Amino acid sequence: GKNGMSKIYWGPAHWKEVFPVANGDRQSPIDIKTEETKYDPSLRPLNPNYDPASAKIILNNGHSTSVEFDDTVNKSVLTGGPLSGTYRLRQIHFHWGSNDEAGSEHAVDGMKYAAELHVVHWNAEKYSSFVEAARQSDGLAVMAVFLKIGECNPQLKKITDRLDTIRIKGKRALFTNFDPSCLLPKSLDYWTYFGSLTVPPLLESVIWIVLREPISVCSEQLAKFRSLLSTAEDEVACCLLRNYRPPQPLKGREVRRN
Ligand SMILES: NS(=O)(=O)c1c(F)cccc1F
Ligand SMILES: [Zn+2]
Repeated sequence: GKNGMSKIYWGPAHWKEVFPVANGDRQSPIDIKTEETKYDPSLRPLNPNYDPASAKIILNNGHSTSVEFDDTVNKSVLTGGPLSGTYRLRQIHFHWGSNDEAGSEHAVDGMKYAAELHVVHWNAEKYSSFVEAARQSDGLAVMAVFLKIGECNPQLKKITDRLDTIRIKGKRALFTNFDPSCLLPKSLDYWTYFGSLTVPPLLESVIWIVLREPISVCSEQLAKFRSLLSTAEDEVACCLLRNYRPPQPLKGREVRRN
């Protein structure tokens, strides 16, 4: 509130007050108008190459749940697609809503999916750390995968079955021997555009690669994400019911497809 007494969650509508780039020219997510996307023959096939041994921990950071990977060497990388060079896998995380009708960050012709997986990589060929890369226009590459309500997803079960051990903000648990390729759809066809982080500080450093084919998730699995807490041990418990940013203005950007 105005008196600043209550620690209330400042939603996406307020982020511009602290991070003016929220009104920038390459903000994410966006609503992808499929009729306006442009086929680009120079786009190559995506080539994810992940080592399951790179997976380290699963974490509740209060805003989402993430699986963090060892990014000190080029063991798990993404090449190809729109990318020039090698992008190193850093973490994966999810966005979801308070009900199954919305939850994805990107939309397709105005339609939102139930949730969205982000596979975050940084340009280890040109920059020496994720933090440095996150400040560069070609620093990050995030692969987005839509989660569509349907059959329970046996691969996603490896993650949702662990969420009850990291319910409280800040909790982490060992999580290894996991190759995030198991969460990718059959087809790696994609749309790509230049955008930003979808969470503060909203840095305009992301080459977005949005896969066109969704993977499935069932309501029971989504409910487990919503049972995560956005609050720490010593706070009044508050569920992480939704954590998606709404679509942002395209501002003349082109969305290409392979
Ligand atoms: N949502 S997002 O993919 O832009 C994103 C990142 F790229 C990096 C860290 C957190 C995060 F949320
Ligand atoms: Zn994200």
